[in-house]
Amino acid sequence: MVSAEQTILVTGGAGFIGTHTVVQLLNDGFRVSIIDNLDNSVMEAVDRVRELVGPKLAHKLEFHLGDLRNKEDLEKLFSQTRFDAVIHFAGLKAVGESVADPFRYFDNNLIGTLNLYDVMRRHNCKKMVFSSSATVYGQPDKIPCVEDFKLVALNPYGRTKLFLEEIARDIQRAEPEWKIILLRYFNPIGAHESGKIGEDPKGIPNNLMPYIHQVAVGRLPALNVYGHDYPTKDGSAIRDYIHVMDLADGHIAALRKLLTTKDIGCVAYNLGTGRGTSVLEMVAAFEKASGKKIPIKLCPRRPGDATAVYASTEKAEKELGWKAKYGIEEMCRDQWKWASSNPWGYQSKP
Ligand SMILES: NC(=O)c1ccc[n+]([C@@H]2O[C@H](COP(=O)([O-])OP(=O)(O)OC[C@H]3O[C@@H](n4cnc5c(N)ncnc54)[C@H](O)[C@@H]3O)[C@@H](O)[C@H]2O)c1
Ligand SMILES: O=c1ccn([C@@H]2O[C@H](COP(=O)(O)OP(=O)(O)O[C@H]3O[C@H](CO)[C@H](O)[C@H](O)[C@H]3O)[C@@H](O)[C@H]2O)c(=O)[nH]1
Repeated sequence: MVSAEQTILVTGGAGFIGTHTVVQLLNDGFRVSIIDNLDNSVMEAVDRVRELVGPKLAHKLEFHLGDLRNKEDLEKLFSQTRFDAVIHFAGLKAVGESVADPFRYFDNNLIGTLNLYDVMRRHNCKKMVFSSSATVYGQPDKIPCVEDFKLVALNPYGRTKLFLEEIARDIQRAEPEWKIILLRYFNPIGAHESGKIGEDPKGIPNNLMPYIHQVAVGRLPALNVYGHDYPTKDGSAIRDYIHVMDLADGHIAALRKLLTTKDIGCVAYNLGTGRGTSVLEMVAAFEKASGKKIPIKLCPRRPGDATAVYASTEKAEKELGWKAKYGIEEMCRDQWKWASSNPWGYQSKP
């Protein structure tokens, strides 16, 4: 049974995907506690979530400043509140940074998650939704990517996701009462339609959409298009972009499955749209949505990038009853709403 009084712990809930998911959880009647160390986020994002859902629902949200690497932070939280399930977003996610400093990635993503499992089992909370990534498919031989493809890691960040998937399977095998859903996100972009919350990366963005966003508002001069000689229709690489609100709803669908279905074990689902869009198509769609010209520079391929990656969405549709609603047009519209009303993200212009 899913009841309005169920309480969900959201680790990393102040971040990009976390804030959007917390809004949907509160709108759905759940109580939510966030734990976040604000390493890649700001308190203002949580304040905006409160503002968005209104004072009545905002009462059902608690924020705890804490770090998953400190078991005491988790222990304190679990001894105060009985959680029905955990949605685990907290983690570092920059591929390049993980290559330069793998220790930081293993320490944060692996140790943080092991601590979380340990405290959860000691408090008998054994339901978890975990943020995995399409990065576990590496450079797939075939597309669309199907959940039972062989998994590989191409960099230390990807290795943390792959290890954490394997760890989840081992934990569930050893203690079958665990229910764990691994969600493999494709490329989340866009923002809440209000334009009040969105992605706000620190430093120069690594990912395509935040980079385009910063060019559009004049923070960066031009977009480097990495690769124009791929064997695709326009020579640029293809990805499966998914609206962050669709992704948030995918978490609610996974959570409902955890809370209502027996013996689900440890199971992975792709969260994507099943449609591929090239970098140049994305630039054109953003220009149309924003009315801004995005100057581009054609550059060599980025090392490690795959030609084309997109999801098979069949399993999530069938077993979670979830399907992405939005297309590229809405993703760019909402990204632009966020960009144009918050050109410097949550901060004012430095
Ligand atoms: N955004 C993407 O493109 C993408 C794609 C696939 C998977 N993911 C995964 O989804 C999750 C959420 O991604 P996001 O885009 O919202 O990232 P984000 O950086 O915006 O959010 C992650 C949040 O976790 C917090 N955090 C990190 N380490 C922590 C720790 N040790 N203790 C407490 N809090 C900690 C950060 O401060 C941040 O608020 C991550 O695990 C990421 O690897 C993201
Ligand atoms: O400034 C940029 C940034 C990106 N790109 C291109 O845009 C496409 C998408 O790149 P992103 O960096 O936005 O996304 P990736 O697909 O490379 O990877 C992201 O999504 C993956 C899931 O599919 C993993 O989660 C990974 O960790 C995460 O960074 C790629 O062809 C890339 O070369 C550019 O041309 N210019």
